[in-house]
Amino acid sequence: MADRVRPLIAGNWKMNGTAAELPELKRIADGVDGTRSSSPYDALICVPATLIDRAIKTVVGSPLAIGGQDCHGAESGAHTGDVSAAMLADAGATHVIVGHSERRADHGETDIDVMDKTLAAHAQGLTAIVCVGETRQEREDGQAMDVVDTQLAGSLPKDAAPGNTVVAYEPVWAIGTGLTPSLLDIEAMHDHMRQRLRERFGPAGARFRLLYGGSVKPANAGEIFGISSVDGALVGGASLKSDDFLAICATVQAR
Ligand SMILES: O=C[C@H](O)COP(=O)(O)O
Repeated sequence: MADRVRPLIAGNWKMNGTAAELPELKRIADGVDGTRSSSPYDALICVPATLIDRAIKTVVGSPLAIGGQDCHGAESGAHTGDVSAAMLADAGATHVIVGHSERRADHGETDIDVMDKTLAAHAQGLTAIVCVGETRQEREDGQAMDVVDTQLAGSLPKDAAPGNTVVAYEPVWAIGTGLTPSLLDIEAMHDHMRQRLRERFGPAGARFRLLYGGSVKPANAGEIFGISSVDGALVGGASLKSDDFLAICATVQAR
């Protein structure tokens, strides 16, 4: 335990959440353990951009951090409908997810785009949660590690460091499906990513938080967090329900 990286349990509400869900967020904030300095893990919920300001006010005084789900790579300009990292920071966010597979698929985002977004996040003092992961076909073709290598190399900028960047491994086929890789497959991928980070960033590579995401639930969180190279989770559906999210957090405490 002592040499493990401090865990981060991050929720991603995706395109869900209006003012009606703020009481649920409050329940999460009230249930997250301790203070930032005494809790054995960090907790974060990434809400829709429209909710960030109200979410910050809702969780004030709790150790729960609030993040965004995407940012543009540019600082400002003619990008209708987009949100800049500066806007997220101004609203009070401390983190932002970049390169989620739903963004890569729905908006054609490339590794270069993800790197630009990561740099934009860093420039505003935000921690970027950079998502990588293979499709089912790529896994069946034995390409999973090569795909993740390419995404990591192409999405992480030179200035990435454990203090400003988190990596989330999310196999696309495990997201929202109830399917998960075997524990051995998760461990193999996380060990592989750790090795790649060490090769590129030296000793600092050992300290990046590596999250697993894809159908994490209270029922499987304990065994996933039992893998020594898993430093937390990026939780989608189960982060919408305070009972489920808090039950997942509780399994980290118990590990
Ligand atoms: O960002 C979260 C992931 O896409 C996982 O979503 P999920 O827990 O609903 O499978």
